[in-house]
Amino acid sequence: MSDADDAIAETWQSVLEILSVDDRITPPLRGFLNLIVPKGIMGGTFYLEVPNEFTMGMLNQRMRAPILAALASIVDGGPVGNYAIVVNPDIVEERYEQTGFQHIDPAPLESPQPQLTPTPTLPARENDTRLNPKYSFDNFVIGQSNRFAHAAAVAVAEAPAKAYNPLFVYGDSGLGKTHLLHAIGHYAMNLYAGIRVRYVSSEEFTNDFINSIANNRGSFFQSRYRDIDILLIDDIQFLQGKAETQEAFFHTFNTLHDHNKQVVITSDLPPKALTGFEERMRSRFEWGLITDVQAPDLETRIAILRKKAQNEKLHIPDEVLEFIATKVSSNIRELEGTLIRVVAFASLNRTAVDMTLAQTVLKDVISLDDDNVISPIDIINTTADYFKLSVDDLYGSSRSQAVATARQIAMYLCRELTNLSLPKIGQLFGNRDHTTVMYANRKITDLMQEKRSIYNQVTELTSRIKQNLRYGA
Ligand SMILES: Nc1ncnc2c1ncn2[C@@H]1O[C@H](COP(=O)(O)OP(=O)(O)OP(=O)(O)O)[C@@H](O)[C@H]1O
Repeated sequence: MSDADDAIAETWQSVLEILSVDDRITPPLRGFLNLIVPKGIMGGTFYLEVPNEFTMGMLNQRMRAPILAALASIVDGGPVGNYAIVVNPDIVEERYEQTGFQHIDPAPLESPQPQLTPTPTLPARENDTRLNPKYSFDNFVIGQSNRFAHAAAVAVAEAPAKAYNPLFVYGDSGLGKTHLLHAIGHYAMNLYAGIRVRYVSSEEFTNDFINSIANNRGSFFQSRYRDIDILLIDDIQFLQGKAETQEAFFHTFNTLHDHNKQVVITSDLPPKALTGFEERMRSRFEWGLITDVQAPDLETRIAILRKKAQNEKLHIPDEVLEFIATKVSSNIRELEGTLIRVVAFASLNRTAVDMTLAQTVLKDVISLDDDNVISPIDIINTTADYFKLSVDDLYGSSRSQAVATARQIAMYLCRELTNLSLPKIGQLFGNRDHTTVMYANRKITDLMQEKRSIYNQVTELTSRIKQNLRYGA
């Protein structure tokens, strides 16, 4: 390092010291300061580099005044009037020299990510993370509704535990929270060889905890959740009211945080609105950055459908995508489900997808306004009635083919038409595991494309449920 470099680093250090006692910089913002690399001072301007645009935005929008004030008070030879920020993704590497991770050349977000398909040398590791290859940043469409959450997720993946910790993402069901969690995992693994990532639903976390007590395997539980670099935990609201599991999570969180490991949490509500959580837990959720995902606007919905069609190699005219996007507005899962229905109908009839076909399929899709929220009880009652079964049959454990299929259809519709998470739906159907709901979802999606009878049943039921709601049946 030259003398000039030393002087720049020293000056920046003094700026940081001043900022460290500036109340305007809240703890969540503080993390961004660690991401800055000072590069030089020229003509009264301090040149700084940051690894991504998100950090640049945060510095300019939220910390500009304090940084300028600190610079003005510190630099010899007259105040430095300004600072300039340049985005340089390569500095991720510089900042990670001291960490245990080995940095891999960052793959551009738009390019295929090599580790999404496990290579022969890495199968165990990829399996262990529980990441779904379909949920990558590549496949995530950015719009007004999720821009901030996406940028925060990218920043966390690029600099785990450096920017803000935890990252807390909340929002209604089906708006991309799980997708973002997985994408963080994939991208971080793509950037840092050897990084240990674990995705877990809160329900799995609970089960692992209970099993560890039942089987006296506390050390297994600890190493599973503490010997990692990034913990991605989905649907934290599911820990509501579970005092002992919360306690286990509290210790897991503290250990990871103390050791500079990243935690990312999703929830259906912001920390303040989460009931059934101890205050110390909620306040920890607020230590880092809190961001929400909202329902996408029309353009984003069209872009999501286009991306989905591209990925699945489906040839669907733009006007059809636009038509679907206009009809289904509040839940991306339902949006995708509607696209699948249109494609299934075309394939059952061996015909191409066009506007006439889409109109036929969607004629019964009634768009509901915000006040009309479908409850799982509406779905279960209507489904039982439709199949001439009792509600207890759907909740119960009968494995007869007819009852099992009806139950799977009811689960599928709960997933598609309500805001409930997989664990909540499982709980509702006689305390079943969330993987049973996932299986039901996949099974019905597939069956709809193979069997006209199932397709018709799902379609008729959907419109019946919506009609009942609308006309108060
Ligand atoms: N911005 C997006 N671009 C592309 N696909 C998206 C986007 N947002 C959501 N999706 C897709 O919508 C579906 C539902 O998203 P996801 O499961 O992530 O929702 P969620 O918010 O986690 O819901 P829940 O709270 O019910 O678990 C997924 O198939 C996901 O890939």
